Amino acid sequence: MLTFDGVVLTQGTFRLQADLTVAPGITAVIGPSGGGKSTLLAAIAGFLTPVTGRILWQGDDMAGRDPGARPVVMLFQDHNLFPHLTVAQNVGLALAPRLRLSAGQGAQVATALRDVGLAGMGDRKPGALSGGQQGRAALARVLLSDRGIVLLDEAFAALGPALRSEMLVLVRDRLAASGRTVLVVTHDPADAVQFADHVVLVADGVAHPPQPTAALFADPPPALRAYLGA
Ligand SMILES: Nc1ncnc2c1ncn2[C@@H]1O[C@H](COP(=O)(O)OP(=O)(O)OP(=O)(O)O)[C@@H](O)[C@H]1O
Repeated sequence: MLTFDGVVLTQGTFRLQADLTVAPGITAVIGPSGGGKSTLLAAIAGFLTPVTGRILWQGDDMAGRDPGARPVVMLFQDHNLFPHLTVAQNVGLALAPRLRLSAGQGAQVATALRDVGLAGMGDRKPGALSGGQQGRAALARVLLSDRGIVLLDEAFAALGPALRSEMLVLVRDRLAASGRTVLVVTHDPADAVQFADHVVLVADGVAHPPQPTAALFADPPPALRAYLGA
């Protein structure tokens, strides 16, 4: 379980409060632009230190742990790949940070690339892939990582609807199904309805506790109604 215990986060004059627990599975993070969704993820990843409160993973306070030492893997919309490494090397970083892959690990990389629709493209540099293909290569790396918390901050926004759905199916079947805690920032409520077990609404300075998706959208509270324009 991932728990925010009386957490207050600030960025300049912006202030966000969070008192909530996220269960394994897919949790969508939705809310208005500038509402604090990325701020919430940055705190989990360790890029932002809470002003007060604690962020706990499996009961342990993560305070003081550098981003690289946290059980977290994060995908942004851009800048997920090292440009000087091949696509296969980028994906292989999940298994061997020094890039000395065994034959078995090389095969795992090839399988992950095939799973995201990039079979045979492992020898290319990221610059020779489209934006959507780069996003898929980054997802292949996440599929091979063993970190318990996966943060996707509009990671698939560059993809068209069909490809985005395909990637979210992979996230659901390969990451959530194996018990990982996946937080997905999305601007599309349809993504939340289709893929998320729970939804965290971030609005008006508060990250609200996760609610089951179907129940939340069936009877939206005022802040969600305002966000949806309903
Ligand atoms: N480095 C910073 N210094 C000052 N204020 C910041 C900084 N980074 C973010 N903010 C402010 O914090 C607030 C929350 O930003 P955040 O990026 O978390 O929102 P968001 O919900 O992810 O937005 P979007 O959907 O537009 O990506 C915004 O008002 C933003 O202007």
